[in-house]
Amino acid sequence: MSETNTAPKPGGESDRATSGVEIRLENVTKQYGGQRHPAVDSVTMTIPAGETVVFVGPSGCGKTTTMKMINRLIEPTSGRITVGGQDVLRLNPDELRRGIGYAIQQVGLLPHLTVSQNVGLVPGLIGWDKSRIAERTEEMLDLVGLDPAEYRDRFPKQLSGGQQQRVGVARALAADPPVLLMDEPFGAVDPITRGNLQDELMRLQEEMGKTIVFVTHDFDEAVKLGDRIAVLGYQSKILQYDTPEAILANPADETVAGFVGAGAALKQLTLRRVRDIELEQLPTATAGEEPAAFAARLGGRRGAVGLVLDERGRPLRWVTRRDLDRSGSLATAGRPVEDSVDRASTLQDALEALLTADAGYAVVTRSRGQYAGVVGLDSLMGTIRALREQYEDEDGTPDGRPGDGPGGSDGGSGAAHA
Ligand SMILES: Nc1ncnc2c1ncn2[C@@H]1O[C@H](COP(=O)(O)OP(=O)(O)OP(=O)(O)O)[C@@H](O)[C@H]1O
Repeated sequence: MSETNTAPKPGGESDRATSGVEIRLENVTKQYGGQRHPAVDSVTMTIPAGETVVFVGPSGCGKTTTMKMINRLIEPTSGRITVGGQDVLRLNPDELRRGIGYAIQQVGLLPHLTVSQNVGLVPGLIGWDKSRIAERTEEMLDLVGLDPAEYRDRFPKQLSGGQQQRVGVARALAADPPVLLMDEPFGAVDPITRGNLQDELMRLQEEMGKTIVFVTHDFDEAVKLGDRIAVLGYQSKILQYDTPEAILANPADETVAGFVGAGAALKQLTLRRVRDIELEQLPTATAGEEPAAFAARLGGRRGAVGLVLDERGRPLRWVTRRDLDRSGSLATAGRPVEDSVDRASTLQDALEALLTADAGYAVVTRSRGQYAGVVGLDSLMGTIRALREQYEDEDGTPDGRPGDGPGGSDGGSGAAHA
């Protein structure tokens, strides 16, 4: 960032989005007046530039307080916070906040302003001219999937909850800040809308590379969105701060394991794509071939499975040796292939296809639907095993991350990037 002591610079002149900057918290404490214990007790962590870091933890543990100290909506009692190398306590709080996007569950749209006026609020405050604001507002509405022509002149109460949250995200991004703080921004919508909003945020972030601090109760949301997850305990003590893969493979202690919840192994499968693993090959034949010829290729091994493809190489049917012995034509032998995945699918999608197929494999296809190979149960299990081993050293503690081991964190040592 710049060397002068001004707020994180929003809205550069170029068309390229302003990319994220590092945030550091050093021994940050918040003691609310009249409380016996600090709400946040000496937290030290580094949030790397351009990453999405998700704070998860039980209600009341201090997530929101920790986040709001970054843009000084809450003043720290002690400690130091820097954003892009600048000490936030030395900046004018209003200016600081204009340089940091902020989206919250309650959305906080101003009811008497239209959608476009809400989105253009911060750009207006920092002195953009009217035409630039209008252009930016349209661009942001487009970006979050709201047709500007239809929505720009509506008032917040004329929008659904999910649409309001989209406007909230558009507003947070409008001045192109390097940092976004998001406090349960998708908390108040149904699961499907929530999933869509999450997908969109991920897509946006891939383009923007902002530094995003995201607070949620929902561990699955954290796994989906986070480059890193900070699992926080009472007084924002850092119980574990690592990638979703590492936390799923190796929760630092019982509390984290409780938070990860059931099905950690399955959740890991959402983090890996079919293209990350080596495909297996099954014997194949085209529908016009003789069953007996294919039977010979399939061999006599019990349970051997083959695939019948159409003339363009697309998978048609699963067949076993028994199917072939009983059938006069490959076009009707065995069972139809009902589900397939491609290389971009998650391994969880592959598992689902595998279970639907009942053949012990999921078919993987290329872009035009041609057969590329299969994923078998053994390779899925092997992937989970490998992930586990990757994050474990010989003592069973997380690999190479001092202070993250079971019981090893004292709240000040959980920073993955010191
Ligand atoms: N203004 C305040 N005055 C006094 N205590 C407060 C204040 N705001 C929060 N607290 C207390 O500080 C602690 C941390 O609150 P905080 O809102 O940061 O937790 P949280 O993890 O974000 O919770 P939730 O997930 O329920 O939103 C809680 O015990 C809360 O009661």
